[in-house]
Amino acid sequence: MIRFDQVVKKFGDHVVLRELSFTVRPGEFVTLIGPSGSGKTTILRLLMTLERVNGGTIQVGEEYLTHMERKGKLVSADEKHLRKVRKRIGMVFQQFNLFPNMNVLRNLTEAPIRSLGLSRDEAEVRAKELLEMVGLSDKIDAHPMQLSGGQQQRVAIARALAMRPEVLLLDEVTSALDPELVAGVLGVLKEIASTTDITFLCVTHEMQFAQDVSDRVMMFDEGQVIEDAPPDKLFTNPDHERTRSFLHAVLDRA
Ligand SMILES: Nc1ncnc2c1ncn2[C@@H]1O[C@H](COP(=O)(O)OP(=O)(O)OP(=O)(O)O)[C@@H](O)[C@H]1O
Repeated sequence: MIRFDQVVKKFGDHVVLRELSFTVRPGEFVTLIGPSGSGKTTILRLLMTLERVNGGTIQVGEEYLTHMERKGKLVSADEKHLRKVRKRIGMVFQQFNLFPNMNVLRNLTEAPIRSLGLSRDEAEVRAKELLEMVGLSDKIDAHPMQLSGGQQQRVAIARALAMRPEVLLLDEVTSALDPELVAGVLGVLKEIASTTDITFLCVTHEMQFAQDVSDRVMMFDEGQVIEDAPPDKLFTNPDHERTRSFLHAVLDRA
């Protein structure tokens, strides 16, 4: 569903991704772990087309995100092509980024009406189903400011799902939350991962969550995936010393 092939990303002289290659299969939940500043968010930003590659290709499903076919040749993607592929991908951020001046219902219906062309009635039916799924049916008329961080993040998850993404990117979705609110958000994500066929690519420092929900965990360092294994293997018996020392450091901090 997602394929990075020899992707290079630089900021000035700083090479963040060094010919990075990996794949995520349809319906898989894959978690990226690795040291701060190693480029995990950059991978998600490339998929969101917030950044452009300096080399290599990215595919989402059967389509290239970075390129498009013209007269049998691959050429750089134009804005229209990027927008089309980008619609298949949703993202939930650390900061919930809800529209502050809209109530919860409108936060969920605005984009489906504008971008997917749904009628208001259709969008509202879908929004209500999603609010039930994230346990917030009673907050439909609330404004974001009236909700806890955990509730806002659950609205943000429902809002991403309202766009019917095939791929959902999660970037440190619990980092801005008080500890007692983390479990509720992670529980909702676990439920969605197990009941939908959405493909997930997740960046998190919540190792227990990564272990519970992931099909695979990729340890990322210095622009490369250095280890890629099911969570039981990676967390208990990693092959690489670098993975081992990273996990020790993270678990000592917890
Ligand atoms: N727009 C930018 N301009 C210049 N440098 C950038 C830009 N975005 C990211 N970087 C640099 O790229 C590197 C990778 O950043 P990135 O945010 O992807 O790391 P990360 O692994 O997600 O880190 P963290 O776990 O702390 O969020 C960092 O050194 C960062 O300073």
